[in-house]
Amino acid sequence: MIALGTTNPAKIRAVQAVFTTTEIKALSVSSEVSAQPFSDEETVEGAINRARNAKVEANVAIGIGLEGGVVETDRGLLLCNWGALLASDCEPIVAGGLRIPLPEEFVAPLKSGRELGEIIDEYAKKENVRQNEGAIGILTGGYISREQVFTDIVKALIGQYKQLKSCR
Ligand SMILES: O=P(O)(O)OP(=O)(O)OP(=O)(O)OC[C@H]1O[C@@H](n2cnc3c(O)ncnc32)[C@H](O)[C@@H]1O
Ligand SMILES: [Mg+2]
Repeated sequence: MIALGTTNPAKIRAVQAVFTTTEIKALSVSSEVSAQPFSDEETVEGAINRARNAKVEANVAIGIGLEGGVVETDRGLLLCNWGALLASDCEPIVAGGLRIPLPEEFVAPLKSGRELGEIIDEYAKKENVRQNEGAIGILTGGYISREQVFTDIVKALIGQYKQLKSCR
């Protein structure tokens, strides 16, 4: 069994797509960062904290954390996604997903403290985009979904883990 630090269905589906024969215990845990992370560093830290908190709470050998955020760049604000895998006695393994620019009109509400999940729902005139196609699904017209982004991240996590000869 592996532990996953979220109950978001889009993230659960991504892990199920990779761990097809493993039981996944999905737990709502703290990311210990802002609800809306605002840098790669804060987002990856949220993913690592979720992985650790889920692993400890479920008392299993492997915990996974997946976290979305935004990052300020010279090309404007980008959507970012990070994942972390924590295995006993190993350093955290991390992987980042593809990133795309967010519309200019998202910058002010995000900077005033609103979460991307709310902003994208208003933009798309939909509910719960964050648990379905995600902002990436809306902004790419359905070419790629939040689940697919996290599926690639989870593959990169387990792939790196399996390359390890040993930990510590
Ligand atoms: O239940 P959890 O696991 O917390 O799932 P979440 O949808 O809140 O996702 P995150 O906490 O990882 O993301 C941080 C914030 O960024 C938003 N966000 C990130 N990526 C998104 C996406 O692709 N679509 C919609 N919202 C997204 C999300 O709604 C949160 O407000
Ligand atoms: Mg959240």
